[in-house]
Amino acid sequence: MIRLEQVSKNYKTSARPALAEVSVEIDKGEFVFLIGPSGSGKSTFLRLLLREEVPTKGRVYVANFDVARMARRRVPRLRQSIGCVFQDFRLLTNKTVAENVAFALEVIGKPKHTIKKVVPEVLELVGLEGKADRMPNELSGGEQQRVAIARAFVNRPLMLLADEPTGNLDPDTSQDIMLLLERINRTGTTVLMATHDHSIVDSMRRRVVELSLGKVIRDDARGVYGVGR
Ligand SMILES: Nc1ncnc2c1ncn2[C@@H]1O[C@H](COP(=O)(O)OP(=O)(O)OP(=O)(O)O)[C@@H](O)[C@H]1O
Repeated sequence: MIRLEQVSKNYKTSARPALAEVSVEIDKGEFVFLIGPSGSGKSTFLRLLLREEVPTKGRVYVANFDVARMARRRVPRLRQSIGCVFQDFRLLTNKTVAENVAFALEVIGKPKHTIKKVVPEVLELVGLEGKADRMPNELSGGEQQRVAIARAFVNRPLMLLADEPTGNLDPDTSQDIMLLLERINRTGTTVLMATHDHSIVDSMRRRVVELSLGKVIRDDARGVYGVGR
């Protein structure tokens, strides 16, 4: 599903590489935590998968896409197969919950009758039935993140990339969001989540890939956040 082969990324303005000879393979349906201190390269890793950056060296494969070499005109197709969730939710503040989710389908040209059918389904899946007509600022942080997850998942992407999705949430709300991501993972969607949240990583016991200064220093099948720390 995801394969990085000897990937290095050097930003022009940065002396040391953001990623250095990183090789990682993630299979369909896996749930993987990407951890490491600030500046270790987690966001760069995710941006390479989306072709928001291209590697300086090495190959990046996502699904059947040779991401770094593919033609620019095919990039929207790649991005349609990847749902994204961020720490700061990134909802459209002037649209309702349902409109936020519907918008993700409108921009890829889905017909109106499909949108009308699938938006309530996905809102129910994320536990927001009854809140379709609310505005984002009328929701709690946890609810806003559920909207963002609904929007990322409504097109049934092959994978979900989550960059610190619990970073702005309290521990209980974070647990709820993790249950939701697990549920999405059980549908067969690959989930890759960058996080600093020790307690979540420790409680879930999923695969942990740890970066330090742009290198993979650990890849544990059922890992915890800090080994021997
Ligand atoms: N656009 C950019 N231009 C120059 N240097 C960059 C750019 N983006 C990231 N870097 C550098 O690359 C390295 C890795 O950054 P990256 O954002 O990938 O780390 P991170 O692990 O996601 O950090 P955080 O947890 O703080 O988000 C850092 O040294 C950072 O300063």
